[in-house]
Amino acid sequence: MIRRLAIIGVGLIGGSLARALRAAGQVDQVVGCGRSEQNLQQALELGVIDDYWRDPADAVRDADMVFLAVPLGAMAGVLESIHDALAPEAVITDGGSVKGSVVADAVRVFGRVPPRLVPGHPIAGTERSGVTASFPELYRNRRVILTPLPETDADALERVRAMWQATGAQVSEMAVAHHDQVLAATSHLPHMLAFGLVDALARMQDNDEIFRYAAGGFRDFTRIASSSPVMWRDICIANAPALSDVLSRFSDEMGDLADAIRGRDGDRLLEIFSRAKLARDRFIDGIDQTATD
Ligand SMILES: NC(=O)C1=CN([C@@H]2O[C@H](COP(=O)(O)OP(=O)(O)OC[C@H]3O[C@@H](n4cnc5c(N)ncnc54)[C@H](O)[C@@H]3O)[C@@H](O)[C@H]2O)C=CC1
Ligand SMILES: O=C(O)C(=O)Cc1ccc(O)cc1
Repeated sequence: MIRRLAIIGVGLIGGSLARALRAAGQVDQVVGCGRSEQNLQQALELGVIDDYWRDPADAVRDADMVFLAVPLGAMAGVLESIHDALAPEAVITDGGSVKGSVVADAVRVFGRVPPRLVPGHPIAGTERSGVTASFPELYRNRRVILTPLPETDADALERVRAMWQATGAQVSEMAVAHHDQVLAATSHLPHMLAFGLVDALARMQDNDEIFRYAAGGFRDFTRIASSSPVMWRDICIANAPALSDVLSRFSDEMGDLADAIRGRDGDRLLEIFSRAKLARDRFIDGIDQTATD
């Protein structure tokens, strides 16, 4: 049970956590903090938060759980603001899409790994932003990865695990660097492909006509290109080494495909598409299995 939850950044991720914990009866009081007064007012009106502050230091005072849900580029500034205002027993966790940068920011601000910081990442979201996009079921049956460090306090880790379990999420643990490599491949790279594809088409002449004749597959594939540009700029910068690595492997794959197409190499194309279909069918079966477990 959380007595006072401070959410810094009451958008899709922070707002959905507050709604889920309220629905589960696991939190007494939720206070918010953010840069947009209009978004905070909406959060208040929607009943997502009970009160808000404009200064993160005021929001975290007397909180026993602090959740950071701002774009990655804003994490360091928020950590600096809250450093002197945190209660000694307060647990800090976050929902940032990259973990190495959050840990590095915290070490810079606190001078060491803060024992009551539990870095985390819900592998759940949508292309929409702001508190109006948040909903209480976002995390149900979805994965949340926690990346505790050797210095992480066991009690803080258990409290954060229990918080996410109360939202219906399946919690697992990973090392920080491994998390950033895996997510570069499974989440950050697909977003680059969607942004890159839509941008390439948008820059072609007669792009109105191209978009007019796009079919359902184009809509499915490019949904995530409607995601927040600021959030994705920050993810790319925070995970630059791992993301550059998978991007360059992906361009080699595109090069192979282009060679096979130019050479009318049907066998090679069948080999690539069949391997991909098998891998995707297995992935979908795995998701369906998880949903029925
Ligand atoms: N959108 C998604 O699907 C997912 C996002 N994430 C991560 O969660 C975090 C939040 O993302 P969303 O909730 O989608 O974004 P959002 O744009 O919906 O919400 C972010 C909120 O942070 C506030 N904010 C920005 N800078 C601030 C600052 N300096 N101080 C205080 N508040 C500030 C904004 O006003 C906004 O209300 C990001 O770090 C992102 O990488 C993680 C999983 C999924
Ligand atoms: O909208 C989608 O399908 C996403 O993939 C959302 C998402 C965005 C960023 C993350 O770190 C995790 C999930």
